[in-house]
Amino acid sequence: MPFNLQEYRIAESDAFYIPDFINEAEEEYLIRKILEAPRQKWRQLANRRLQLLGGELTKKNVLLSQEMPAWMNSYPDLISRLRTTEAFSSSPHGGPNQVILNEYLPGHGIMPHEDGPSYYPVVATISLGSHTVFNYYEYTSDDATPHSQNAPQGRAINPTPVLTLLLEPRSVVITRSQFYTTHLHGINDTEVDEIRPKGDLSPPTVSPYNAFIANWTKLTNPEIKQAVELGGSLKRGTRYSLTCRDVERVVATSSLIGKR
Ligand SMILES: O=C(O)CCC(=O)C(=O)O
Ligand SMILES: [Fe+2]
Repeated sequence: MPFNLQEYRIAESDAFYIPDFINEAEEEYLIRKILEAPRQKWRQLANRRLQLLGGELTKKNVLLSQEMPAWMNSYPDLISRLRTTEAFSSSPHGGPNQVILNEYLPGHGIMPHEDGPSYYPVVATISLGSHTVFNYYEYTSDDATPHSQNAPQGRAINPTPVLTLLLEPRSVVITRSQFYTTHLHGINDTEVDEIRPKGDLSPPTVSPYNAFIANWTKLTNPEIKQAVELGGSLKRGTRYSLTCRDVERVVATSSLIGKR
């Protein structure tokens, strides 16, 4: 049966949530492979560490392409699986060619940001190991020009998220088009997510963590579903995210050898 991305759409947005995109055995295998990478592959940032898979971007937004690890494109071949969702059907290469792998320990997050102009406006993020709560934000000013800068320097952000999603382990979330280009995204640096019951639509008063989960009908994990439907606390574990993107301009690293 052909894949129907529309079934996974969240409200009227260009955000899509697909639970159980990979199975538990695959998840375990992927985490093992991720942790087998030599220490030099990791870049340590203040609040997380990351690996660049598929190559690095130059200052001019060109991908210096490098081979993906086998676990991305042979088994379990997440690249082909993402292609079947058709989320990338109008992107330059029809599928992702660069993946940023992030590792978050409980209490780690990522500040609201835009991913910048190097990428075609679609991103698919696979979560492994733990859930997280993912927020989308808007600029407060009217002059929100898409892709104006990577870091929202000097521009005011409305601190109340416009959309909050609960990302279960083994799920993928896809955002694209205008939704991707005009919103910022971020994760709070908390160890425990306090979830409001789904019936409670009043504006968050306790803290920005205490958000309404927009994808609650699509959740499959019993413990997470219960916390979201009745309200409750969810303790975070170590989470790996594979953020898969299509970089428009690519040069093969091998073609540069001998030209230096
Ligand atoms: O870990 C995530 O889910 C988001 C990561 C992210 O936004 C990024 O790598 O640009
Ligand atoms: Fe991002």
